Amino acid sequence: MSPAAATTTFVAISIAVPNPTAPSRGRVRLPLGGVPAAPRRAVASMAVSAPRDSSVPKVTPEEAAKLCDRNFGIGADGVIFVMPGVNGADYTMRIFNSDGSEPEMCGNGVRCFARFIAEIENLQGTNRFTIHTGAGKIVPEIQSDGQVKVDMGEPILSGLDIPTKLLATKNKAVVQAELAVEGLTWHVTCVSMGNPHCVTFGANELKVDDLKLSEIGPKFEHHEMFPARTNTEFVQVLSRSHLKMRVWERGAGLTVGATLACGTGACAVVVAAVLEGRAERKCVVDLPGGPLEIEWREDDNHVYMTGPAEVVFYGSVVH
Ligand SMILES: N[C@H](CCC[C@H](N)C(=O)O)C(=O)O
Repeated sequence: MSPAAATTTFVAISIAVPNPTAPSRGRVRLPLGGVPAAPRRAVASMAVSAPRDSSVPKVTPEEAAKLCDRNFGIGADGVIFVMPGVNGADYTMRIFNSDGSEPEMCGNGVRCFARFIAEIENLQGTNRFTIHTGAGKIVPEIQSDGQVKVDMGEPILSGLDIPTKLLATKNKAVVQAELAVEGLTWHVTCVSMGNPHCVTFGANELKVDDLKLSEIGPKFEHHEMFPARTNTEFVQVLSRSHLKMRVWERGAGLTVGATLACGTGACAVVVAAVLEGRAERKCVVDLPGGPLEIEWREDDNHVYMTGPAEVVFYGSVVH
């Protein structure tokens, strides 16, 4: 007799422009292991599950990986868990990447989290939340225009804390350090937003759309200089306040390929661009999934990210 199946509610929220053919708010029931019970198509960058009464995720990393599968699951870059707050925070957020690994933080995810809380939990009038994460306290606020503005905290620049084995090159930070990848020398700046990022502006005029991310991405992600692996951002400078990036995400690339957007990555990109003298502290960062506004404020050293988050459908998973 198989153990009684559990059901977990999820909400698929997209930070990218949702696929017009996606079911808007259609109910989707997915037996975890089997063929989807209903047609499912959406640019659902995050599926959000809400075990409000539990201080641990209600699906395992392996189940989360199945949920992220775009053929036999919901299809997402990661699964986020909304849990009761600790240390005085309103909520706690944990996330499993699509390979089942657990990162410290997710910028796009925290916008999805805020949308979930505000829209699904129907909190009247509350549009600013404190969220305990692996990167510390993060504060998203839903703006009157519907965009979500997030205080992402301070960037971490010390190599040991990123972590990277690359040596500091400028005021204890790893800025334009040389990194040999498959016989080619890249200049990289390393930044943590709670999770590790390796940012490169390439040699000469890098055209990010010409990159074969599935070939070069894993070589950065698994490079020996990054003991916890790394997210990698390839950046083109369009102006001193306009950047264009492509990202190969840790824990997502091999399962879902290059993702459409990365919020912590966009924050790391602006910090790196400022450290390298390439951009101002307030930039628009273009990603395949859409633009994000990023500001690394001088007065409090915090990075602020503003961008969309939209419910595309919700459902329950039998597992
Ligand atoms: N793959 C990332 C986690 C998701 C981050 C990204 N989706 C974002 O929006 O910040 C990591 O392993 O650090």
